[in-house]
Amino acid sequence: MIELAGLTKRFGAKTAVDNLTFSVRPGVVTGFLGPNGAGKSTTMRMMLDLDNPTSGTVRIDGKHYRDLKEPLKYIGALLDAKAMHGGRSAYNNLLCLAQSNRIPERRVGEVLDLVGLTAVARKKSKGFSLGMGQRLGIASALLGDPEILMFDEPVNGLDPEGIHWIRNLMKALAAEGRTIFVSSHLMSEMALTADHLIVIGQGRLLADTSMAEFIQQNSRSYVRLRSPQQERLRDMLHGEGFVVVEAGGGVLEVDGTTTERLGELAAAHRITLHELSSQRASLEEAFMQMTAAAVEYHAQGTDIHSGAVAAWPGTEPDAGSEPGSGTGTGPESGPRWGDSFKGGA
Ligand SMILES: Nc1ncnc2c1ncn2[C@@H]1O[C@H](COP(=O)(O)OP(=O)(O)OP(=O)(O)O)[C@@H](O)[C@H]1O
Repeated sequence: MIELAGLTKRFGAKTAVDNLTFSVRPGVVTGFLGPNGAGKSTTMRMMLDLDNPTSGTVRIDGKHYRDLKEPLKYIGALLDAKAMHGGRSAYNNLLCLAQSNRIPERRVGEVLDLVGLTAVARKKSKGFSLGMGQRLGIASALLGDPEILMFDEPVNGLDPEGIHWIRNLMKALAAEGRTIFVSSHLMSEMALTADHLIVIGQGRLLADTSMAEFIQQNSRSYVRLRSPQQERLRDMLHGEGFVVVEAGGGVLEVDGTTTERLGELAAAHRITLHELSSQRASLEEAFMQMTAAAVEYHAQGTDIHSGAVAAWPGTEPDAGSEPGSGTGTGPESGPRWGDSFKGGA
């Protein structure tokens, strides 16, 4: 368990982390989201005692990090994959860490095996690709077999097989009852990995909630219909009191109801349907909706509601999207910056 209470960090006039209070619980993967500059790295650095808070506290299993004896046995972290000593082999990098935390040498071989680096164990890490460096960083996090693991952008530089591997690793570690805290800009990946979300914007807590609840609360869900009798269908829906949006291509969209209700109504009125589907926004859309006003750097003239992830410098476009994504999240609905909700503990 990681517990933050009133955690605040100021750099001169800039408040990077603003009075954050939340807990990261064991047994689930908790995703840490926020636009560029939101304060994620600064928060993680303070969790590991690499930065001093201006005020507030972080407790790791009830203790301050600096009071942990052999901290690698409590908490392992991947913050910066390039933090390894480039002139040392992968094996020796891990051996030094192991020795300073009284971890037996055999564990070095085990974690190298676990991350798939056994074949290059004796190679100097400065020759490693970005993906190999990530794997070495993950090996160092796992070295002390800790109950708490923190990963900052762990899929950076990994190929699809590597991404799949780290996703399954994090899920397996959580299933063993460990506390897993992970940040990523890749929303499709986060949607597949995390059970719970902590979202921050401009250093402040915006959400502390389950993945499902976050998407539901921050996005529009609606039913999509197509019919060869479109006009009759539309008139019938109007007659039943529904607000109908004509989305083009013969598609009608109806909010605030279910596929069951509309399917029964269509059948009762003998209207043929070619499509009747429930649509839910993706995590990416929900995230953009919630953080719209908390994005520090907007690309000039970019409509951040259009789904253009590239509005955030340094953010990779989302490779995949979930079923039902890509439509209909309007700026007029849902909570805004500052309307934080903290449910679903
Ligand atoms: N050492 C520092 N001195 C001054 N300002 C800093 C320092 N470190 C971070 N900041 C500022 O604090 C804010 C939060 O930065 P941080 O790197 O924690 O954000 P982030 O959410 O990790 O961003 P990203 O997603 O881009 O990695 C930013 O405005 C950043 O410019």
